[in-house]
Amino acid sequence: MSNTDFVLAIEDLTVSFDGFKAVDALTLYVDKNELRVVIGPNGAGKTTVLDLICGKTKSTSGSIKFKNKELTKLSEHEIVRTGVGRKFQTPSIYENLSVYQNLEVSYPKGRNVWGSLTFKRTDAVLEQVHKIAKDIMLEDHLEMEAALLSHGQKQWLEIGMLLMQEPELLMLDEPVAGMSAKERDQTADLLNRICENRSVLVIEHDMEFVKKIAHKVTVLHQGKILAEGTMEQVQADERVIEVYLGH
Ligand SMILES: Nc1ncnc2c1ncn2[C@@H]1O[C@H](COP(=O)(O)OP(=O)(O)OP(=O)(O)O)[C@@H](O)[C@H]1O
Repeated sequence: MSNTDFVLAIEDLTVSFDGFKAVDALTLYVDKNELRVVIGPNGAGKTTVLDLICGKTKSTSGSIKFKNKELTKLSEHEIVRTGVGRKFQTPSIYENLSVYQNLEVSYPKGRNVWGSLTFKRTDAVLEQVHKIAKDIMLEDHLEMEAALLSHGQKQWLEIGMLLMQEPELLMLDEPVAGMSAKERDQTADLLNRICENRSVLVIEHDMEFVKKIAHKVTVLHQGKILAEGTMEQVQADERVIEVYLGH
């Protein structure tokens, strides 16, 4: 199969920080509509991989192709415009705005001449906000001030803000950290829904959650891939048990 069939094709990617290779000749392919989870011990390089994809960190060598477009030479903004969305661990919602307004301001600027803060409430925006609010289970909270949402709901709102841009690749760093068991289950359902029309890349430590969402799991260790496959395959892998799961 040709590598051009993948949404995301990372090849031979390396980043050195003062000679220390946090990511070391990494090759990883993600399919269309795939939900991939990256696991591994602390310091394995998981967050650094997301930083490299979204352009926050520049690679030392290697290639990251998204829909066959090379990302390593692009700025963070240009990468967002190609259709890559990234959620960081701490939510960056507007606490004093309503759920509705948070979603509304996230509607892509390029689609309206007035820019995101001053555009008229077009039907398209309204429709998109309601669709996303339903996806993130906040359709009954549209008028609520974001500050009043639970921790889990704030995380969903931020996912919703990213979805407003309709990214073809969505990256999430530990999305269920600090969530209740019920919220974790609801987040699993949410991610299973949203990967129906995009690819999703998740970093996660909670194995029960990983089991519920992962199509495939990549295990990173010291900047390299230790194992890759279904959850069952990596769970049964002796090396994975030794460096990660057995702890
Ligand atoms: N900008 C940087 N400068 C120097 N070293 C860095 C930088 N970013 C990351 N590192 C180092 O690279 C290694 C990988 O870090 P990274 O945060 O990617 O690991 P991780 O797998 O996400 O770990 P965790 O599960 O703890 O979040 C660590 O040893 C870290 O200290």
